[in-house]
Amino acid sequence: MSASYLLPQPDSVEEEGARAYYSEVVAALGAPTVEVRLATEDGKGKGVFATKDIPEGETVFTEVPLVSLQHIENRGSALVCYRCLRFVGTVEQQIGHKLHCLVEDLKATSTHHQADGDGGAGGSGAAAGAAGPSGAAGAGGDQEGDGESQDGVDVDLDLEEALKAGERLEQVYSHVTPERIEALRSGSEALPLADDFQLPPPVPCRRRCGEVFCGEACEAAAWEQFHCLLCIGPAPAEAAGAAAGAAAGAAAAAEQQGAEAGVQGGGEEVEVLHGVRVDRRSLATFVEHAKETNEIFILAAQVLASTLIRAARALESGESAATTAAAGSLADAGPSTSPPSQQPQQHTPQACQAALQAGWRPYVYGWKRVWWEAVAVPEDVDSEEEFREQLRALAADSLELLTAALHDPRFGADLLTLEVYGSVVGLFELNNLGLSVCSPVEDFFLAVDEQEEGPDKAAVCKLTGPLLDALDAEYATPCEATAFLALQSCINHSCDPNCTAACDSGDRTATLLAQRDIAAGEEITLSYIDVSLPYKRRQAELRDYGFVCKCERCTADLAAARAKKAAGGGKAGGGVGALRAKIGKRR
Ligand SMILES: C[S@@+](CC[C@H](N)C(=O)[O-])C[C@H]1O[C@@H](n2cnc3c(N)ncnc32)[C@H](O)[C@@H]1O
Repeated sequence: MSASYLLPQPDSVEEEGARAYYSEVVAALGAPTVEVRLATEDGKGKGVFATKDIPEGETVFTEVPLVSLQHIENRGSALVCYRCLRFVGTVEQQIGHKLHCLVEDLKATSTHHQADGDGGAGGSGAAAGAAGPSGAAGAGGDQEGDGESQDGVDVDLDLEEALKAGERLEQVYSHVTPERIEALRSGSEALPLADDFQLPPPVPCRRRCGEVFCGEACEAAAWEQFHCLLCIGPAPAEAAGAAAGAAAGAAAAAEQQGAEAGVQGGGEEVEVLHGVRVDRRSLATFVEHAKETNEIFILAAQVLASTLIRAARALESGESAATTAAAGSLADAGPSTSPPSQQPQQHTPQACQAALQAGWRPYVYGWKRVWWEAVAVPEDVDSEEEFREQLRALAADSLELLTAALHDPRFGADLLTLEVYGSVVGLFELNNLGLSVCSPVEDFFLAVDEQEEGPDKAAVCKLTGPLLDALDAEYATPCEATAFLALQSCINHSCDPNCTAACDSGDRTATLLAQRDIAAGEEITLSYIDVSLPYKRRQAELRDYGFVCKCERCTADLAAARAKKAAGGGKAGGGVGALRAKIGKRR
């Protein structure tokens, strides 16, 4: 059972604290055009309201996410900063990366079936088992090669998919050789016009875990915020060796007290950072599991890791929840200026609780329910109870792997619980914004196309044309990510919204734009779904957010549908909506 102070029920949210928190968030964003009201008149919970007239086309506010994650399946399409989603490298490297991942993916899909087929009974999952484009573990829910397919339908589908992948692979190779792909990736082939699209060079994580950043500053900020506790790269050997002796005692003390200690050597990759005992090998297992089941577990781990770090800092500095800075500034805190204490210190349970409350503050007021209760049940599921129990068990497995990787004797018992973990995943389910950042590769090919017709353009196209043919639609795939934002997450849905969200390609900020004149006092609304859908499809998609929409448009549509039914017409829609709010395009 988790501590109730971390998960107050919406109706028991301490008003003064929530009000103060959102005032700070609004002030930190420099967004005096809006305010957060803790309860809307029509029972939707919190909402964001205009405090002055906002003309159509104006920016309502711009916000940096508290956490964000590029979708794993998108990683082969866009090489971006792990923290801020900025494209990195060069246009040539981006093209080489796309082609390399595309080819690897196609190879895996086309050969997977053969491997399964060799097994005889016919396993399923040529597609499901394909490695992610980044070479990450497959995202398959199917048990490949288990011979469960009785009727041969799966086998036929897999075979079809494998054949298609084989054909597409041939098509790619008819336009570009493996050597050219490697030359683009390594930067040894330069393309004309590409210099017009300057990107920051990629900076690898200090532990070479595979993640890249757009600069030292972003690398350091991510490390300070959460990555030091979640990086799967091993500690440097010299650090491990030097600290091995001292750490045996220090880590044991930190076990008790949670002080910063150092690295514990002896084969196991165990370190104590910010008083948290981190087992890198177990972390790798946690990450693999998340990639195979639900990538959102990785985002949830970022929330918990950043909370532990903020709580540790609050404990060190003696801060209480009441004196901690606003969420935005906390989330974006740069590298700490004061070195962490090496000395284990005694802290009372009350001090630990106050520190944890301070660390958890950016998430305490978010609209949440545990994941397995929050999600809508897919229509093809027979037993709702079993379905929800499966999700709960999956979250429990994931948390078990995470707690094997992160051990914190001060805060763990309250924070690293299934209820908190499930609530963080549920928070994302109910609130996250889908971010879409345009690719410089698309801009590059558009610039090539826009050149004046003539011999110069023909010469450029001779080089770039085969790449475009090989990439096909992939050339325009943007960076796709999911993000949680403190203020945006308070905005309610309307099927006729007055705002849209857009994502800037230069950084990871999301900007809210008025799409019509908004009067002072009016509620700010966004659409969580595709509003071009008919009434029943919209409602079906909104089931994922756990409510029935009663906006003016829905009320009118419902009345019209009832009238039609009374007159003898009408047909049901269906389908479960993806977890996605408004997708923005670059301004
Ligand atoms: C992203 S949150 C919006 C902020 C939320 N009202 C709060 O109190 O934090 C999404 C949740 O708000 C509520 N909500 C949003 N739009 C709604 C609408 N049009 N009708 C009813 N409830 C809505 C639903 O409970 C939904 O799961």
